[in-house]
Amino acid sequence: MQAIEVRELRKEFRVQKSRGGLKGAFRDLFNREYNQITAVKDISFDIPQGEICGYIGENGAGKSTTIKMLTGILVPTSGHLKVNGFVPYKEREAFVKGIGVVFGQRSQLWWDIGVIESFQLLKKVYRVPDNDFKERLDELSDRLMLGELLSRPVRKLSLGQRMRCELAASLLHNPAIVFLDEPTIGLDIVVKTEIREFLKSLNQRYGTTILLTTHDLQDIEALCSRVIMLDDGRIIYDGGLDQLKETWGKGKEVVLQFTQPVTLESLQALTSGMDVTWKREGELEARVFIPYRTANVSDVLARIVGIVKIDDIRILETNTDDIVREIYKSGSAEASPTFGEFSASEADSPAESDESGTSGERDKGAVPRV
Ligand SMILES: Nc1ncnc2c1ncn2[C@@H]1O[C@H](COP(=O)(O)OP(=O)(O)OP(=O)(O)O)[C@@H](O)[C@H]1O
Repeated sequence: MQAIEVRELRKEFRVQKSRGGLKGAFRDLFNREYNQITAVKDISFDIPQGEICGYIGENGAGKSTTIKMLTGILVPTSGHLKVNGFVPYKEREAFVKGIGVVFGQRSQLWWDIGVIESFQLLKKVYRVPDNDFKERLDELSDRLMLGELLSRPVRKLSLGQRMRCELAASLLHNPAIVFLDEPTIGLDIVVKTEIREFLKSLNQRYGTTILLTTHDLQDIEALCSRVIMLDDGRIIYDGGLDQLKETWGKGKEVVLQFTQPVTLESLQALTSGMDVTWKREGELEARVFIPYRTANVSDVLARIVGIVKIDDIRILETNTDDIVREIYKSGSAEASPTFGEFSASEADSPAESDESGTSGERDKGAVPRV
């Protein structure tokens, strides 16, 4: 069974138009006009049990709307979805026992009471047996270092401390699937790292499925084997992080430090026939740009090592931020991307106009599931 199954999922919102000025406001009272916003446009994907999947996209791409449908908060306009075997908005009570949710920007804890009291309330909501609760709480307190935070009211916690408590709260009932919407937002690097380590071990120990939305690409690098990328309500990429880098990244750069001066010509001669570009960085240093797909680092090094004496090597990879920027650019542009698996015909499928009148969007069939 898939942990999450989504087919042709769509969500439209009707938003009242407001005409400016007093006269406009008066007219609005009697003759309301509405705009339709399609936040999620017929998306489909499956997430198998035990996967950590990153769900990313620019502001307004439709990530939170998807998570809200997957957690039963919003009812889809059309399409099908199953999470943990349930239709989330129909079978609420049974459904929520199997999922955990953290919205980084909103708290599920009661502001004025001690953290432990919030946990006790959640125990009742989820009907967690006493023994299970104690065991779980001990484990979570230990791994998230909650200790004396448990007795403090939530309003007295720092953001990082609160987030550790939020995570514990979402896991007290041992859910099989966890939805995390920006769990590291606003946190410092130390707390971010702690939270990433915790999520990784949670997934490894219990096989917990995690769907994670984030703007922090380090979260994705640290945790996710797969990335689903949204642009304007449509999926523009669904595949592995490595393939994402390979398909959209430009390549790798290797910085070489030599023990004695080497000429650019000799380096070029050593790698002749390879589609690589050399640049001198000083007498004893040079860098070589190796595009993905045309050559790989070990082949290039094999030609050099042994002939030229090397003191140090550094390999620089295309930053994921740059890759994502590239994809967004092509995802919203009319021009077809000509990268990797994306064939021109797929990427240039006829634009489907939506209700909000936007045109020129990529057809949903053009998702490169690498
Ligand atoms: N309740 C609502 N009523 C009307 N429009 C909405 C509603 N919720 C979301 N939208 C619109 O739907 C689109 C998608 O919003 P959504 O919050 O899902 O994006 P997001 O990818 O989560 O963005 P962010 O990264 O900023 O959180 C946006 O245009 C937003 O304005």
